[in-house]
Amino acid sequence: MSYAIECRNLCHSYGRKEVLRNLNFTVEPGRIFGLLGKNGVGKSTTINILMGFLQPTSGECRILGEPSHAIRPATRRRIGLLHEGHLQYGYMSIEEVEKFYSAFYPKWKRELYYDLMDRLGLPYTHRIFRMSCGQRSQVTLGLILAQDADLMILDDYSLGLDANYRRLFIDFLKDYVDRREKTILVTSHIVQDLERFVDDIIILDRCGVICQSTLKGFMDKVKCFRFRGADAAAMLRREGAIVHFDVVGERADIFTFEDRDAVMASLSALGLEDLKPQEVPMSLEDAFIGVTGKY
Ligand SMILES: Nc1ncnc2c1ncn2[C@@H]1O[C@H](COP(=O)(O)OP(=O)(O)OP(=O)(O)O)[C@@H](O)[C@H]1O
Repeated sequence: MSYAIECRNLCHSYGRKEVLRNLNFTVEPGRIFGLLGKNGVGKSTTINILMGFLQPTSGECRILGEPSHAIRPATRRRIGLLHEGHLQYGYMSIEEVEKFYSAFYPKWKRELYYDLMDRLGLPYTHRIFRMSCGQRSQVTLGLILAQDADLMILDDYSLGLDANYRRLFIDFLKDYVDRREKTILVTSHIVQDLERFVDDIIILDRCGVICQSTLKGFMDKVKCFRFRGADAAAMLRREGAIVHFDVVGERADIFTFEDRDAVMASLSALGLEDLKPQEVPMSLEDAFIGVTGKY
């Protein structure tokens, strides 16, 4: 199969600081792939390497079939990249920036841009530097959508956006992928939004991967078992089936990728065989925080 993105044995260190260790993942064409992880685990670093902006310490990445360090300009034009932050061209107006960008992209779809801009309720002559943070993000996302890229890489697209606009943009993205067979790699700190539209996820941890799966596979597999009792909670350890645990007062939550029997075996090994934890349902955000920990 030819993948939209391939990362093989990727390692990266900034000086002595190791950030990525043997990271492997692939993104199939036509899928929406969520790259998740707490602050500082290496999501932007991975994207910088994928785009060929940063040379990895070792390993190989390919994007739309080409090595990341040698992406041809014609291939770059097929990649719509949102890199943390806003446009550099704040002095331009809504219409000026559209004209400026359209010159670089042969498949430019101005109607997609103006469809989003019309919802801002601002005149097209309005200058970008006079906009709020969220409004500027909307302009940026409009410019990305209009590129009609085959692969969109959205690093933290939700910067400053309110819930309404985030929902609107997600609807646009879903439509974009469904109707045009596009591929998206997305990072976001608003994890509950990703639940609405990603197909596959990888959860990065410091120098490792906690989980790589379809979203459904992850949600089917990850479980939370809860019990009450401060003394028992004080005996918990991250061992065996216990991927993580969280104790608040008397309440303890155990997070696992295994079944109840495996959790009970791990609790027995800690001398807690008499506990009768109850499984509790979780959202993606609960599960994400559960397996990555609350700092
Ligand atoms: N140019 C750099 N020089 C040195 N260290 C860096 C550099 N860029 C990033 N780092 C460090 O590498 C780690 C990974 O950073 P990165 O920006 O990739 O994380 P991230 O997962 O995108 O974080 P966030 O969710 O906060 O955006 C962090 O600890 C960061 O401090």
